[in-house]
Amino acid sequence: MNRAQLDSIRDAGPAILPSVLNCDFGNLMAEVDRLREAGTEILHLDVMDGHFVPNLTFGMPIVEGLRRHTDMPLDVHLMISDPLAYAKPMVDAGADLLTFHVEAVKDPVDVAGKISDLGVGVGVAINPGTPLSDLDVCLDCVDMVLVMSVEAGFGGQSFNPVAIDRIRELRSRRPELLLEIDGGINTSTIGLAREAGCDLFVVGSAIISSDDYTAAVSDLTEAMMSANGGAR
Ligand SMILES: O=C(CO)[C@H](O)[C@H](O)COP(=O)(O)O
Ligand SMILES: [Co+2]
Repeated sequence: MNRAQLDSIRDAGPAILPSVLNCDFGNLMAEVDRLREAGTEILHLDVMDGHFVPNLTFGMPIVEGLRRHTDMPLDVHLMISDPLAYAKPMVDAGADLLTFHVEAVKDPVDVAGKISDLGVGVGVAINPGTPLSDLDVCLDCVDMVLVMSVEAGFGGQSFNPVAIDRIRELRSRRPELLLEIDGGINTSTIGLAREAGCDLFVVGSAIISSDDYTAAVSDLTEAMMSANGGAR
Protein backbone atom coordinates (compact mmCIF):
# COMPACT_ATOMS: atom_id res chain seq x y z
CA MET A 1 0.00 0.00 0.00
CA ASN A 2 1.70 3.16 -1.11
CA ARG A 3 1.35 6.65 0.31
CA ALA A 4 -1.47 7.56 -2.06
CA GLN A 5 -3.49 4.49 -1.03
CA LEU A 6 -2.95 5.32 2.65
CA ASP A 7 -4.04 8.89 2.05
CA SER A 8 -7.14 7.70 0.22
CA ILE A 9 -8.03 5.45 3.16
CA ARG A 10 -7.65 8.40 5.51
CA ASP A 11 -9.59 10.72 3.20
CA ALA A 12 -12.34 8.17 2.65
CA GLY A 13 -13.47 8.67 6.23
CA PRO A 14 -14.14 6.10 8.97
CA ALA A 15 -14.21 2.47 7.90
CA ILE A 16 -15.13 -0.89 9.41
CA LEU A 17 -12.52 -3.61 8.82
CA PRO A 18 -13.86 -7.13 9.39
CA SER A 19 -11.54 -9.58 11.11
CA VAL A 20 -11.92 -13.10 9.70
CA LEU A 21 -10.41 -14.53 12.91
CA ASN A 22 -13.59 -16.30 14.01
CA CYS A 23 -15.11 -16.97 10.59
CA ASP A 24 -15.69 -20.37 8.99
CA PHE A 25 -12.20 -21.06 7.60
CA GLY A 26 -13.55 -24.09 5.80
CA ASN A 27 -15.41 -21.58 3.63
CA LEU A 28 -13.02 -18.67 3.78
CA MET A 29 -13.59 -17.18 0.34
CA ALA A 30 -17.35 -17.48 0.72
CA GLU A 31 -17.02 -15.62 4.02
CA VAL A 32 -14.89 -12.92 2.39
CA ASP A 33 -17.44 -12.54 -0.41
CA ARG A 34 -20.21 -12.15 2.19
CA LEU A 35 -18.18 -9.50 4.01
CA ARG A 36 -17.59 -7.66 0.72
CA GLU A 37 -21.29 -7.86 -0.16
CA ALA A 38 -22.08 -6.55 3.33
CA GLY A 39 -20.27 -3.37 2.36
CA THR A 40 -16.82 -3.77 3.93
CA GLU A 41 -13.81 -2.91 1.76
CA ILE A 42 -10.62 -3.75 3.72
CA LEU A 43 -9.87 -7.12 5.35
CA HIS A 44 -8.17 -7.42 8.74
CA LEU A 45 -6.07 -10.59 9.01
CA ASP A 46 -4.97 -11.74 12.47
CA VAL A 47 -1.66 -13.61 12.24
CA MET A 48 -0.76 -15.33 15.51
CA ASP A 49 2.32 -17.50 16.16
CA GLY A 50 1.36 -19.29 19.40
CA HIS A 51 4.39 -17.63 21.05
CA PHE A 52 3.83 -13.89 21.22
CA VAL A 53 0.19 -14.73 21.95
CA PRO A 54 -1.19 -18.04 23.28
CA ASN A 55 -3.04 -18.75 20.02
CA LEU A 56 -2.10 -19.96 16.55
CA THR A 57 -3.93 -18.87 13.40
CA PHE A 58 -2.45 -18.71 9.89
CA GLY A 59 0.49 -17.45 7.81
CA MET A 60 1.51 -16.59 4.27
CA PRO A 61 -0.47 -19.34 2.47
CA ILE A 62 -3.76 -17.84 3.64
CA VAL A 63 -2.65 -14.30 2.81
CA GLU A 64 -1.51 -15.47 -0.63
CA GLY A 65 -4.74 -17.37 -1.23
CA LEU A 66 -6.84 -14.36 -0.33
CA ARG A 67 -4.66 -12.10 -2.50
CA ARG A 68 -5.35 -14.40 -5.44
CA HIS A 69 -9.11 -14.20 -5.01
CA THR A 70 -9.93 -10.71 -3.76
CA ASP A 71 -8.78 -7.17 -4.50
CA MET A 72 -9.68 -5.97 -1.01
CA PRO A 73 -6.69 -4.33 0.69
CA LEU A 74 -5.22 -6.71 3.30
CA ASP A 75 -4.55 -5.16 6.71
CA VAL A 76 -2.28 -7.73 8.39
CA HIS A 77 -2.06 -7.68 12.19
CA LEU A 78 1.15 -9.49 13.17
CA MET A 79 0.80 -10.94 16.66
CA ILE A 80 4.15 -12.67 16.36
CA SER A 81 7.46 -12.55 18.22
CA ASP A 82 9.68 -11.85 15.23
CA PRO A 83 7.79 -9.57 12.82
CA LEU A 84 10.89 -8.76 10.75
CA ALA A 85 11.41 -12.46 10.00
CA TYR A 86 8.05 -12.58 8.22
CA ALA A 87 7.61 -9.04 6.93
CA LYS A 88 8.94 -9.65 3.40
CA PRO A 89 7.22 -13.05 3.01
CA MET A 90 3.96 -11.40 4.10
CA VAL A 91 4.42 -8.55 1.62
CA ASP A 92 5.32 -11.01 -1.13
CA ALA A 93 2.15 -12.93 -0.21
CA GLY A 94 0.08 -9.78 -0.75
CA ALA A 95 -0.16 -7.85 2.52
CA ASP A 96 -0.87 -4.14 1.97
CA LEU A 97 -0.53 -2.89 5.53
CA LEU A 98 1.66 -4.64 8.12
CA THR A 99 1.21 -3.93 11.82
CA PHE A 100 3.67 -5.25 14.39
CA HIS A 101 3.35 -5.14 18.18
CA VAL A 102 5.60 -2.72 20.05
CA GLU A 103 5.82 -5.36 22.81
CA ALA A 104 7.44 -7.83 20.40
CA VAL A 105 10.46 -5.79 19.35
CA LYS A 106 13.48 -4.09 20.93
CA ASP A 107 13.80 -1.31 18.35
CA PRO A 108 10.41 -0.29 16.89
CA VAL A 109 12.02 2.49 14.85
CA ASP A 110 14.27 -0.02 13.09
CA VAL A 111 11.41 -2.48 12.53
CA ALA A 112 9.07 0.24 11.22
CA GLY A 113 11.76 1.48 8.84
CA LYS A 114 12.50 -1.98 7.46
CA ILE A 115 8.79 -2.71 6.92
CA SER A 116 8.25 0.67 5.29
CA ASP A 117 11.21 -0.04 2.95
CA LEU A 118 9.19 -3.00 1.63
CA GLY A 119 6.77 -0.51 0.10
CA VAL A 120 3.78 -1.20 2.32
CA GLY A 121 2.02 0.77 5.01
CA VAL A 122 3.43 0.14 8.47
CA GLY A 123 1.48 0.12 11.70
CA VAL A 124 2.46 -0.39 15.30
CA ALA A 125 0.04 -2.06 17.75
CA ILE A 126 -0.12 -1.65 21.51
CA ASN A 127 -1.91 -3.81 24.08
CA PRO A 128 -4.04 -2.21 26.80
CA GLY A 129 -1.52 -3.14 29.50
CA THR A 130 1.48 -1.58 27.76
CA PRO A 131 2.35 2.04 28.67
CA LEU A 132 1.37 4.34 25.81
CA SER A 133 4.73 6.05 26.24
CA ASP A 134 6.32 2.93 24.70
CA LEU A 135 5.13 4.33 21.36
CA ASP A 136 6.75 7.74 21.77
CA VAL A 137 9.97 6.72 20.06
CA CYS A 138 8.28 5.49 16.88
CA LEU A 139 5.17 7.66 16.35
CA ASP A 140 6.93 9.56 13.58
CA CYS A 141 8.06 6.36 11.85
CA VAL A 142 4.69 4.66 11.31
CA ASP A 143 1.65 5.29 9.14
CA MET A 144 -0.82 3.93 11.66
CA VAL A 145 -1.23 3.06 15.33
CA LEU A 146 -3.41 0.06 16.18
CA VAL A 147 -4.80 0.64 19.64
CA MET A 148 -5.85 -2.69 21.13
CA SER A 149 -9.04 -2.65 23.20
CA VAL A 150 -8.43 -6.27 24.21
CA GLU A 151 -5.25 -8.17 25.07
CA ALA A 152 -4.09 -9.53 21.70
CA GLY A 153 -4.71 -13.23 21.10
CA PHE A 154 -8.41 -13.99 20.84
CA GLY A 155 -11.61 -12.68 19.35
CA GLY A 156 -14.79 -12.32 21.34
CA GLN A 157 -13.22 -10.61 24.37
CA SER A 158 -14.72 -7.70 26.30
CA PHE A 159 -13.85 -4.15 25.36
CA ASN A 160 -11.30 -2.35 27.55
CA PRO A 161 -12.27 1.35 27.68
CA VAL A 162 -8.66 2.43 28.29
CA ALA A 163 -8.39 2.34 24.50
CA ILE A 164 -10.72 5.34 24.20
CA ASP A 165 -8.45 7.57 26.27
CA ARG A 166 -5.49 6.38 24.19
CA ILE A 167 -7.20 7.14 20.89
CA ARG A 168 -8.08 10.60 22.19
CA GLU A 169 -4.52 11.26 23.35
CA LEU A 170 -2.92 10.01 20.12
CA ARG A 171 -5.36 12.02 18.02
CA SER A 172 -4.51 15.20 19.90
CA ARG A 173 -0.75 14.55 19.59
CA ARG A 174 -0.74 13.44 15.95
CA PRO A 175 -3.70 14.85 13.97
CA GLU A 176 -2.55 13.19 10.74
CA LEU A 177 -1.84 9.71 12.13
CA LEU A 178 -4.14 6.89 10.99
CA LEU A 179 -5.70 5.36 14.09
CA GLU A 180 -7.24 1.88 14.22
CA ILE A 181 -8.93 0.17 17.16
CA ASP A 182 -9.24 -3.60 17.57
CA GLY A 183 -11.06 -5.80 20.04
CA GLY A 184 -14.62 -5.93 21.33
CA ILE A 185 -15.90 -3.36 18.84
CA ASN A 186 -19.69 -3.43 18.54
CA THR A 187 -22.58 -0.99 18.05
CA SER A 188 -22.00 0.47 21.53
CA THR A 189 -18.23 0.82 21.54
CA ILE A 190 -17.72 1.93 17.94
CA GLY A 191 -19.33 5.33 18.61
CA LEU A 192 -17.07 5.97 21.60
CA ALA A 193 -14.01 5.21 19.52
CA ARG A 194 -15.20 7.40 16.66
CA GLU A 195 -15.87 10.34 18.98
CA ALA A 196 -12.33 9.95 20.37
CA GLY A 197 -10.94 10.36 16.84
CA CYS A 198 -10.47 6.80 15.54
CA ASP A 199 -10.42 6.20 11.76
CA LEU A 200 -10.51 2.40 11.33
CA PHE A 201 -12.55 -0.06 13.36
CA VAL A 202 -11.67 -3.75 13.40
CA VAL A 203 -14.75 -5.86 14.03
CA GLY A 204 -14.73 -9.64 14.38
CA SER A 205 -17.38 -11.25 16.53
CA ALA A 206 -19.96 -8.47 16.23
CA ILE A 207 -20.18 -9.31 12.52
CA ILE A 208 -19.11 -12.97 12.29
CA SER A 209 -21.44 -14.09 15.08
CA SER A 210 -24.46 -12.61 13.30
CA ASP A 211 -26.55 -14.54 10.75
CA ASP A 212 -26.83 -11.47 8.54
CA TYR A 213 -23.47 -9.78 7.86
CA THR A 214 -25.15 -7.01 5.88
CA ALA A 215 -27.46 -6.09 8.74
CA ALA A 216 -24.59 -6.25 11.24
CA VAL A 217 -22.37 -3.99 9.12
CA SER A 218 -25.27 -1.62 8.54
CA ASP A 219 -25.96 -1.31 12.28
CA LEU A 220 -22.27 -0.78 13.00
CA THR A 221 -21.99 1.82 10.23
CA GLU A 222 -25.01 3.68 11.55
CA ALA A 223 -23.55 3.72 15.08
CA MET A 224 -20.17 4.85 13.72
CA MET A 225 -21.56 7.63 11.54
CA SER A 226 -23.97 8.95 14.15
CA ALA A 227 -21.05 9.61 16.49
CA ASN A 228 -19.41 12.96 15.92
CA GLY A 229 -15.94 12.13 14.67
CA GLY A 230 -13.04 13.53 16.68
CA ALA A 231 -11.59 16.68 15.17
CA ARG A 232 -8.37 16.07 13.26
O1 LIG B 1 -6.54 -8.82 17.05
C1 LIG B 1 -7.51 -9.47 17.43
C2 LIG B 1 -7.41 -10.31 18.66
O2 LIG B 1 -6.08 -10.33 19.10
C3 LIG B 1 -8.80 -9.45 16.66
O3 LIG B 1 -8.61 -8.62 15.49
C4 LIG B 1 -9.95 -8.86 17.45
O4 LIG B 1 -10.09 -9.42 18.67
C5 LIG B 1 -11.22 -8.96 16.62
O5 LIG B 1 -12.13 -9.77 17.21
P1 LIG B 1 -13.37 -9.19 18.10
O6 LIG B 1 -14.03 -8.08 17.30
O7 LIG B 1 -14.27 -10.38 18.25
O8 LIG B 1 -12.77 -8.71 19.38
CO1 LIG C 1 -6.49 -7.88 15.07
